[in-house]
Amino acid sequence: MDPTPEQAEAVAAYGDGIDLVLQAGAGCGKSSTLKMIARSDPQARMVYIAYNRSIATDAQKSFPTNATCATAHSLAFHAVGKQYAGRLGGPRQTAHDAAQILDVPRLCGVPAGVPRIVGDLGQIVAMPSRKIMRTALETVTRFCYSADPEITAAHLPRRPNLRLPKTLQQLGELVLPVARAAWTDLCRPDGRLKFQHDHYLKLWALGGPRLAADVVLLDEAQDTNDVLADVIRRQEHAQRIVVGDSAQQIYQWRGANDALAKFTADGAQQLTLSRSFRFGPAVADEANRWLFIIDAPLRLIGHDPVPSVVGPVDSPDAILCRTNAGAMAVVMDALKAGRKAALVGGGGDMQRLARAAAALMAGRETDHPELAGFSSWQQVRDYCEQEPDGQDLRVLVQLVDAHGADAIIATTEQLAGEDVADLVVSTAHRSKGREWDRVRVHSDFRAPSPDPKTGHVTIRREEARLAYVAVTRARLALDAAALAWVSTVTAVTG
Ligand SMILES: Nc1ncnc2c1ncn2[C@@H]1O[C@H](COP(=O)(O)OP(=O)(O)OP(=O)(O)O)[C@@H](O)[C@H]1O
Repeated sequence: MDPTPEQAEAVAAYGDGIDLVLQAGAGCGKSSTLKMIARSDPQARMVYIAYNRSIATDAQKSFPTNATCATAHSLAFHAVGKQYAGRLGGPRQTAHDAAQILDVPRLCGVPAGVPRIVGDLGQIVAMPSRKIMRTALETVTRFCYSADPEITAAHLPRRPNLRLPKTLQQLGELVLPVARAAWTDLCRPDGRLKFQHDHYLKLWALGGPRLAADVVLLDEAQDTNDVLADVIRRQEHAQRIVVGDSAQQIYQWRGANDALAKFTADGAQQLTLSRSFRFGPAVADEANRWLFIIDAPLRLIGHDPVPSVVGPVDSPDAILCRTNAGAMAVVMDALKAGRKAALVGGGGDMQRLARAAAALMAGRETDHPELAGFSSWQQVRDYCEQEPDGQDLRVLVQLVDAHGADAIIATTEQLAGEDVADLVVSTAHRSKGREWDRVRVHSDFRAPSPDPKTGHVTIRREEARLAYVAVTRARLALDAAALAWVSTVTAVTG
């Protein structure tokens, strides 16, 4: 394969020995380029850090032997995590079990009765031990994703109805002592709480590891947790090549950050790969409308030999949705029409949400992160009506109110595997890194409303990036009618 001029430039820049940031558009041959770099210098010891295990395993087969391909977790496991191997893979532990192990009422200083806090909208939200424990464990996870040395209020999760400073203050008083006690337990090889892979990753990072490599390649760097970005930043003995597509950053809400931007700010040289081998010019044009909106440093050039079309797609291979609830509604319609539908990532997320909704409807508390900020289903409904940021929850409320939680749970049990499905349904988030021949974007990518005073149509940057991810999953045919409102957008925030 002859390198494109951009790929040749990247290999040459590597040869100059400087840190590089490679902005690679969707399907633009970034893996091929990294292999070209690795082959160009067989004496250099390289570590390629992949986003997940299957990518690392595939890469190890196709990269030259001077490159070790691994996930950050596998590097951390070999260095630190194996001491905790006995604690990994133990039996399931509910938040209730964990709360008993730590004696949550004692830690919170509320030994009798159920503590209550006042939610963002002034509603009283009960905080039983199980809910406090689950929130504390999420706090620990967010701490593990950060580059911070200790747990603070900054690591409290931001959840619907539990976002405002005055709410977080009350939440922190209950949750932070428990989160700190949980972390103390997790640091001990003989602790009792359920030990997870992110815990040894953090312990590894806190130890200041030095990677035995001349070159460190970080992939999918647009969504890197600070814990890993900081480890890579500290590998000053190595040449660092950070690769990804800033326009595909979609996990900021989960605490990930764009390491490409960080390394560019630190002075690394930025190069781009803009020729997409995945799709032809018609899809590239559609993608470029979003790249323009978010002011990205690159515009895609479609691959002429791929005859992509943009227009109505009657029988798509994949339907990509904005929300879990939107994806569920599509699956329900498909099953009713007698089709075999698969849901990328399975039905677990939706099943848990539906069970949490059913609990609230039955007057019980739930510790599900999305709904833990409420003590009744009516509170959720009120929140969606009053809170402009409640749009994702609104789709869930509509789905549950229209079909009932039981029907949703039953549907998740009828899902087909992707290998036998005649339709794949995915959220745009879960479609990351995937591609299909014929793709339709679902109508739950809603048009933002114009500002009544200025007439400006403003979209959040992360929403625009998600739309970009969705349209760039298509190879041959793209139905993006649900995003026709792109031409009305006049401003971007965030
Ligand atoms: N210079 C080239 N000439 C011809 N084909 C190329 C070239 N570079 C990459 N390709 C082809 O483009 C396709 C995508 O390449 P690759 O898998 O490297 O892309 P990627 O950017 O890593 O993909 P993704 O967007 O899924 O992360 C592959 O089929 C690869 O063989």
